[in-house]
Amino acid sequence: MGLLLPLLLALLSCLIGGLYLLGVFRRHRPGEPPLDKGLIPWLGHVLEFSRNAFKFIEMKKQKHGDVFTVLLGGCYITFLQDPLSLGAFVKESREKLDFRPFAKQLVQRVFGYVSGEHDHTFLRATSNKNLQGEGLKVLSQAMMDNLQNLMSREIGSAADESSWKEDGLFMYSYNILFRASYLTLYGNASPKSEEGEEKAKEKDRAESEALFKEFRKFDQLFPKLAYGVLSPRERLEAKTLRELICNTLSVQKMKMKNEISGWIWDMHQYREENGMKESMINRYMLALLWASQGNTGPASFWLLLFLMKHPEAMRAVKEEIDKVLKESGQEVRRGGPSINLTFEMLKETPILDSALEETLRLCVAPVITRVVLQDMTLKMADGREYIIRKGDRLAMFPYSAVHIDPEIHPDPHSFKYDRFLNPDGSKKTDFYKNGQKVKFHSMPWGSGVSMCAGRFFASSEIKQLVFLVLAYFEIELKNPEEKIPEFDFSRWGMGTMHPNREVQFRYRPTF
Ligand code: HEM
Repeated sequence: MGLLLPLLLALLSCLIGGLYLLGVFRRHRPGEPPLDKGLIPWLGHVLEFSRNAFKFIEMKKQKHGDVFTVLLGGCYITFLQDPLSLGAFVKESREKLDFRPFAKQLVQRVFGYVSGEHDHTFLRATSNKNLQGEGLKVLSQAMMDNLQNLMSREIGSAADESSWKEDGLFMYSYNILFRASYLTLYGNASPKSEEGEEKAKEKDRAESEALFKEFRKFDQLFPKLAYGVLSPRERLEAKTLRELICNTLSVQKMKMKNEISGWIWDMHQYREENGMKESMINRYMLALLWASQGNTGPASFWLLLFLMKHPEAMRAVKEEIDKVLKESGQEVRRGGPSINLTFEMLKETPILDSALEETLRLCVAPVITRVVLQDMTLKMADGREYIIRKGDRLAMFPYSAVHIDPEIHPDPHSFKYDRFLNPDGSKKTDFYKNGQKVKFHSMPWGSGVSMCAGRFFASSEIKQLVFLVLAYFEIELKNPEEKIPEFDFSRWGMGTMHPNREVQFRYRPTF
């Protein structure tokens, strides 16, 4: 008896502790947003959410209004879906809302990388230095060279016969952009001698192709990996792929490369100098590969597809490209030099810029998340206030809150290439709801402290690819009646959406 009581008490406290962790005791308190825990302890709604986050959020919004708290895999997440109140999220101080603990957990779960204390500060600093301004100029030139290398054969062979070539548009766009951008950031094979230059280029083509194949398999597992809902078989597959890709990106191999970008080099040096193990640095290299390559290729697919589906948009963009080419004194002709698309020329394309922004509005759908570091009051634009608990998360899903709000963007599901242009041709930034200006009218890059660090480079590379494709080739859908495919719904919340099927297109030289 003497031992039994303490044992029973210990068991009881374990049970209560367990139930507490499962969220069984959490109750809605006055002043808090509506609470929706779902029926499964701890997991809450995570399975439903990971199947189709957009549908889930829309349903909960209809039921609870534009602010509500749900339980997702052990986390209480409050969604803020009022487009006029997003400033309260974006501008809140880091003492209250922090992105870093969430990012730390995500990169550990997906890439096995354990973050250091100053990782995020360093990432922002090196990204500002290397992915903007002068750094971006250097990257753009390298990107141009790599794109020309990957496209050169096609341009060459297509020029021989002016017949149509056929391909899947998603794989075509994703493949070329991934490979050119990977080579630009992670470096090229180094030529051993003068005549080795062609060999090095060939090595770049082959190595980037092999990496793309592995990356695509990893990329397909990514949503389940991020939500932590992989089956044991998939978990094993993800681990194998991770090791394979890390091996290709390894520090050892990188040191044998030429022209590694400052972005990757600085990130690597910083960790090496801080005594991080090589295997851990390799995992970070994979995280950077995903951040830099997971969204851009799919976005270029959608842009090319929308242009093919909207002849008036295609005409306007092509006219702009022809004008920019002509003003630079270049023309595309059989046997002539390849196009030298400079950084300055890319600044002269407001129509292409608007078409790209419209594409991102329609097809990029991240969930932006912060960890709540202290109890706080969420102040809405219309005066409502909500108490948010320390330890919870605050999130927003701009795609449904803003991108497809018909008041902010009339006819929101249609592609309008000039939606982001004023009548005088300048960039349009004024959008309204209920007569009030909407500051965050499109958020494909996220916002605030965690806003995409590579957004200028991303826009520039997509524009480079589209510019070159349209300058060199005439392109059209194999089936002119082809419908725009639906999204792969498992990717809501991840960034650029993927189509749920491939779209065939054909191309032939314009010269
Ligand atoms: C169309 C292409 C791209 C899209 C739509 C996109 C979108 C995003 C989004 C939504 C975030 C998260 C923002 C948040 O949680 O608040 C993000 C973060 C990030 N992106 Fe991009 N991205 C793209 C391309 C790129 C490229 C090309 C690079 C690098 C070369 C890059 C580097 C990063 C990095 C490093 C972060 C983490 C920022 C941080 O932790 O502070 N992205 N991106």
